[in-house]
Amino acid sequence: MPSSPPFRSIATLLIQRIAVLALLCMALLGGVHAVLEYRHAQARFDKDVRVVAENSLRLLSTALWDIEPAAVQSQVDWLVHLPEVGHAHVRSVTGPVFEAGASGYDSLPPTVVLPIAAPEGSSVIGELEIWANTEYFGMEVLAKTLRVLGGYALFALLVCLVVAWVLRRELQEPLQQMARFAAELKPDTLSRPLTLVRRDPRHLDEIDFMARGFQRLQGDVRHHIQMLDTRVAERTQQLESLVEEVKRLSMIDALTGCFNRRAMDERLPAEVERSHRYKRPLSVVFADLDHFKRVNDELGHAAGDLVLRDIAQRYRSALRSQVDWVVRYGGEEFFIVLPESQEQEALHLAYRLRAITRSAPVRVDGRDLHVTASFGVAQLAPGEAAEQLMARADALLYRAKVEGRDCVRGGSA
Ligand SMILES: Nc1nc2c(ncn2[C@@H]2O[C@H](COP(=O)(O)OP(=O)(O)OP(=O)(O)O)[C@@H](O)[C@H]2O)c(=O)[nH]1
Repeated sequence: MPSSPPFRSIATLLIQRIAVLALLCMALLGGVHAVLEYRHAQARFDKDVRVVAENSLRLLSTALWDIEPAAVQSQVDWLVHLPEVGHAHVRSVTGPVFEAGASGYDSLPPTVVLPIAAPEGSSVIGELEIWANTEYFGMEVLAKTLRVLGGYALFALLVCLVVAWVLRRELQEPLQQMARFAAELKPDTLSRPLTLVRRDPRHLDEIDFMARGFQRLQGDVRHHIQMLDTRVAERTQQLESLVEEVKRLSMIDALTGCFNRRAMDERLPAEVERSHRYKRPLSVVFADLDHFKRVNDELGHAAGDLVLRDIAQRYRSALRSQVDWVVRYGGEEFFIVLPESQEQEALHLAYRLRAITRSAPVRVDGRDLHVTASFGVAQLAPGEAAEQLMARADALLYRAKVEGRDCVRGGSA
């Protein structure tokens, strides 16, 4: 069997995907925001530098006009002490140059260039150049950008946490409950109901519909199994009764309804055994219709069958029900077993059967047939086997035949 791929929770996957998506959105929005912020900061910074420069113009104008180099230099020094200013340069039209600040700005264009007018304002007496402090500006922009990105990151984290919490609560937990339930389901526990613990019972969602479908399926399967169980029980019962019937039929002679030889081979040894064990009497009667061949020869086989059925019915009616039993031993031979009977009682019965046989004719095709039978009667002797008992009864029957038929012969008769 191929090994199954590793387990991956749907909720975890969704959370991962949403986290990645949120991070991408955050990076994109944060980037756009950072660019806009940079531009805005640059514009504001330039404006601030310009304001600072303009504020210095009056003092510089006076100092240059009064030819006070120390005052000019002091103002230039003051300018570069401002964090926004990296380098400042004042050039007088008369030649002197005043500068302060970090080096390396010469190669860059100045941020602000302003003419210095004379105090009465009629002529230009110098020029002020200011370079913005790029390092300070960079730090400012970086701090702002980081603040913006941090805000977005925090927001993305919050969104992820909320989504994770909702997914875990609304998706993962119920799905896990259903998966656990399905994994533990066995044929004998199918009737155990699926109960989902949902946090918000006021609304239904797909999970509830899935659970309901599952419960319906469970009910259907349960019902189907019950139906199959009932059907199997019915069929088993039918089969058992059919087997019983087949067994019964296999022991019964189809023509007369008496037991057949097979039944006798099974039942007689048991009767003999019981009789010996409990020291109870047991007798048998061998009966044989006289000159039955003539019936067949003169009236046909069907008429013979009719006679056999009629006589068998008469014998069965004359016996104790549920105690005595009759076997059709051969063609026109009947073997009658009489439990709990002494030979005397068996002889008495044999005489009765003889009388019953001849008492009324059998009516065949409008003709009355007078039938007689001969009987051999024997009682089980101590320690005697079934075959010996039968042989003795058969011998007595033979005697009855030899001694004229239509008579009864017993052990002492
Ligand atoms: N109709 C019919 N006849 C059967 C059946 N089984 C055996 N028979 C006949 O029974 C007759 C038995 O004849 P025999 O054994 O000579 O005996 P019997 O004619 O009765 O003479 P005794 O017994 O000596 O009085 C035979 O004709 C068999 O064909 C059966 O099932 N149906």
